[in-house]
Amino acid sequence: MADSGMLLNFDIGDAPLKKQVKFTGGRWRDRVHAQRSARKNREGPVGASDVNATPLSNDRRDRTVTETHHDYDERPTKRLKTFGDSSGRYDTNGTAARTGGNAPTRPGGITSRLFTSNPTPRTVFGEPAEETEPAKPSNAPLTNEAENFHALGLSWRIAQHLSSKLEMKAPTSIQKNTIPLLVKEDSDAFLQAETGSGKTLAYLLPIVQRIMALSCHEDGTSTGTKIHRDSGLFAIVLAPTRELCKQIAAVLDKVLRFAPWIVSTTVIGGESKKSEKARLRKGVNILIATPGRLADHLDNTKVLDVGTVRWLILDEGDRLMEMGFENELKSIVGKIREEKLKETNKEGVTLGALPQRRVTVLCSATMKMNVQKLGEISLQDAIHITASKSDNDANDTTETNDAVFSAPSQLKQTYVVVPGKLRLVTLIAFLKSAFARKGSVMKAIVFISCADSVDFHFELLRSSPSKSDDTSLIKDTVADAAYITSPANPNINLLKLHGSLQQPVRTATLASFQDSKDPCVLITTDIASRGLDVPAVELVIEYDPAFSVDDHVHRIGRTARAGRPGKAALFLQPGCEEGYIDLLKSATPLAPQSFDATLQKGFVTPITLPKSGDSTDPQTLTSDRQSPNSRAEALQLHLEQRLLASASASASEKEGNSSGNSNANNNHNNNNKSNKLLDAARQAFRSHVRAYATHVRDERVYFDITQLHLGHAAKSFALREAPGGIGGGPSRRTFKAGHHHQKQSSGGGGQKRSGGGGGDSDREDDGAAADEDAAKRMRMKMRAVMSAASEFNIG
Ligand SMILES: Nc1ncnc2c1ncn2[C@@H]1O[C@H](COP(=O)(O)OP(=O)(O)OP(=O)(O)O)[C@@H](O)[C@H]1O
Repeated sequence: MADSGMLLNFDIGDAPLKKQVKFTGGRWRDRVHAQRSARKNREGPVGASDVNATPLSNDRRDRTVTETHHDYDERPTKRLKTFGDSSGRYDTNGTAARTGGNAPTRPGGITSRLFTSNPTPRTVFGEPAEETEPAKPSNAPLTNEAENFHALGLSWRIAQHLSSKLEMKAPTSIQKNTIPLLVKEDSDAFLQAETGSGKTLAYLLPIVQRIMALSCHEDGTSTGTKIHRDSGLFAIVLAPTRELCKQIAAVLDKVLRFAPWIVSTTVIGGESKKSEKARLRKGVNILIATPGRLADHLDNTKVLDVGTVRWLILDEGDRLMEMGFENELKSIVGKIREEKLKETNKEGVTLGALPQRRVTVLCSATMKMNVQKLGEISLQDAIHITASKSDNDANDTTETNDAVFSAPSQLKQTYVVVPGKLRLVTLIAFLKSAFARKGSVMKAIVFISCADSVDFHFELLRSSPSKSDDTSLIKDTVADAAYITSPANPNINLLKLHGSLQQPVRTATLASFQDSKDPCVLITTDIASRGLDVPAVELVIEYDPAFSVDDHVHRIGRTARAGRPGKAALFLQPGCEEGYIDLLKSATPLAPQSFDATLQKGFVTPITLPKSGDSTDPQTLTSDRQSPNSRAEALQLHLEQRLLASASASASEKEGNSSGNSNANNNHNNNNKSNKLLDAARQAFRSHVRAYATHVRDERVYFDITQLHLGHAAKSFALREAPGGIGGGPSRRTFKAGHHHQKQSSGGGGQKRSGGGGGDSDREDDGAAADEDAAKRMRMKMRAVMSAASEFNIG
């Protein structure tokens, strides 16, 4: 078996070793070199010819015949080496074939070991730090008693509603700095604050306050004017994804419960345009939309009158630009400006309480080039508002940008240095230890670079029977997390989310994650990195690092929201990736954690899988006597075997079919499923590698595709070797193509990620029927950026 670049162990029992060893995999130069060395050894001085004469490891059956020396300063080279782990750092306890109850036992079977030939991290791991008190939250509501919403200029009714119904007694800093300005002044604003700091209410509350002021005086008495849904469209909120739009709409609905005559709605694509038109015809005061769908309605829905529109809010401005909405945004801003501002509505009601000019509010956590461009398109004399201050120059952001764009200070961050081969088992160990105690973590998000990889990891880690009936929208996206459950925590849900799922499935899956009372692990692409507000998320794992530092901060910002505690862990491989830590200028430093410490914690008890299918007993994978590392090996082998079994099952099914064997039909579903798993692993691997090549240019020095060990990476997809189409000639060409195009297009990170992360169809998040044009243009752009776009489900 070829095991490109990996350490091979031959389980040879007591039989003498064959002297002739065939070298396969890796570069041809390495193979020739290894053959020569082997020959030299055979023909060399007495003793050297006999592989048994070299010093033995603890167990002779653990003989390593070839090994890849992987060092982060150079490409791995193959050389002949005789025995196991030279570092002696790990307790390998014999071969995995013997340690794992279910490990392969085929005579002469080849297994690749996890704990040998791994590059040595340069990170120095100290003793695990004592649990310290988390830092004072930086995005929490203010605690000073004098701070309340009424003091900011909101009416008593709103303040009381927030306090009694939404349990929000005091504003956050960004709300304190934004609300008075937007309530009293009519100037454009650029809102910049860290994740989870309450930006949504910071812009929504002043809008509600001023619309309320049309019908109520400050003391609550009526002005004599009645506002209802047909009184005019006053505000438009644009957000990059449908999920975000729905979330903003949900927040607004809660706020408007005390004023149900003010009506809001969403137009977001993925839903019937006809019913959207019908809602617009009935009348709406606040509209929440994705840019593609709004641009479409502005072109085609005559009833949509923007003459009364006073506010245009651009939420997640940087993401709007990254997703390629620049043209739609230009067109929307142009159309609204073209329309003369109406001082009265169609009923002749004077709109004096509303701003006397059009106000645009741009929200973004960063002030990147693309946000500045969006500012140029949309803002006029904007005030720059941050959590710590507001000033009159939205262009002068140099001092505040770094401070603003950091993680919340109470967020505890770690990074785990994990060699490529060990990534999968370390992820499982990390999750197992996080969920080991009931109530220790309620919800966790695992970020993965691309949709194919999300699909694979979901299929691999779920238990086979679906949690829901066949007709349920979430039958293929929510399951039991078979490999993470423990006796203490037996009901953990596993969910997946990415942009290639149908919109109703996405919505239902997200709702299931939000509403679940059971612990949950959501495996997702960057589609969930922006704006998603699920307060019970306590842990974020970046299994694949983000494609840019900005995305990293957004991802980890899904936890530690509004002053709550949270933990984030970043997986990095030894070598150049470790340098990435220097780049993460975070308010809180990241504590290093070694993978072996993670394995020790995660596999402290034997690994048992819950009963599945028709089996009545839990499946015992490992025993009491094993060490955590042996359990990790056994688990890896079990996962690899599931994939291998699928290949042979599929082959025998074909045979059975050709000989008319009826059993084959009976097994069809199972085989088909497992075969799908092997295919999914290969597809995921390819997409993962290509996504790896698309980190933003400035950060590619840390995520250098030429340093990525493909054999080791394959292992983390439970594959024993890198599948074809990647690695050798063609894939090298692909990488180069990726780099080349990226260079041309990245422009300071603007058009980043030709694949992966947002590189799956998350980018065309607004892409239902009405947004098809925009989506098509985006797809073409993406195809131009990267020839392998289909790997990321862009097409
Ligand atoms: N004054 C407040 N008191 C208590 N909780 C609040 C307050 N304001 C907002 N929140 C809560 O804080 C959470 C985060 O709010 P929001 O989603 O608006 O943050 P954000 O700044 O937009 O974050 P992101 O940049 O990640 O999108 C929400 O759950 C919201 O209900």
